[in-house]
Amino acid sequence: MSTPQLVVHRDKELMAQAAAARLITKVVDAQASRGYASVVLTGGRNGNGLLAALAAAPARDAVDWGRLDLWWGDERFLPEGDPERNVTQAREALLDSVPLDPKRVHAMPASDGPWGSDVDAAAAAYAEELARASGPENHGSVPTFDVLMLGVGPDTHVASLFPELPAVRETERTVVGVRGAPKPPPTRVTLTLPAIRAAREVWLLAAGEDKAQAAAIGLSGAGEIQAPVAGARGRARTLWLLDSAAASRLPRSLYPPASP
Ligand SMILES: O=C(O)[C@H](O)[C@@H](O)[C@H](O)[C@H](O)COP(=O)(O)O
Repeated sequence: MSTPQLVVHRDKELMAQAAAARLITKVVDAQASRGYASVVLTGGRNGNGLLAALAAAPARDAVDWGRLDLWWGDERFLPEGDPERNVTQAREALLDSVPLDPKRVHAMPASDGPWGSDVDAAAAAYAEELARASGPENHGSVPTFDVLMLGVGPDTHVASLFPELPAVRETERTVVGVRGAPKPPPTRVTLTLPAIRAAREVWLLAAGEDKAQAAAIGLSGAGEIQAPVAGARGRARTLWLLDSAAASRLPRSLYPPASP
């Protein structure tokens, strides 16, 4: 697993804009070399802030939107179209503004979909969708994601993997259902750490004072059960994208400022 690298930006707006520019370049390069790109989106304010910045980015349409596969790291298990669903918020922030191929947008199941309120069946169905999309080089479980983005919770959760709860302990399945999540809504579908660690690059988005303690814990060598963000590592790269407020409790030696 790759050692975390850090980039710290002046404030959350600049962090979102810089991360959006970074994502455009990553996707354009993947599409130039492989013909397509595969990205995992995250919910939350920082994740949606990045998507909104991407929608407004001058270079936005350097991306061939029709050859971009989109997946989610987690989803709130609510009815289709619920404003609290991550996919609903992603559509509002960006997806409805760009010409994606709908067959390549892989939203996680809703609670009024084919599996009804059975969150475990919904999670298993998404795991099968991932397996179908994976190639022989992926050992048949998940496709090779170019970038997997994760917002970081104040308690160090990523996706819907919360400290000490069963989902963060999962070592075999790639997608599981979550009940009793401390962050509402309580029922969710989430990738597990084995699925997250299949990504080439994992980007951790942390902006705001309320993330300073989580960043300090996550980068202090804490264990992944107590601090799930510590287990979110990419095969080739693990990149923390922070603003100064979220980096305020980190040892200064850990990072040079990217923007004064
Ligand atoms: O479904 C969710 O809520 C998210 O996927 C969750 O993991 C989020 O990314 C973090 O809680 C950070 O959220 P903020 O960026 O809003 O702090």
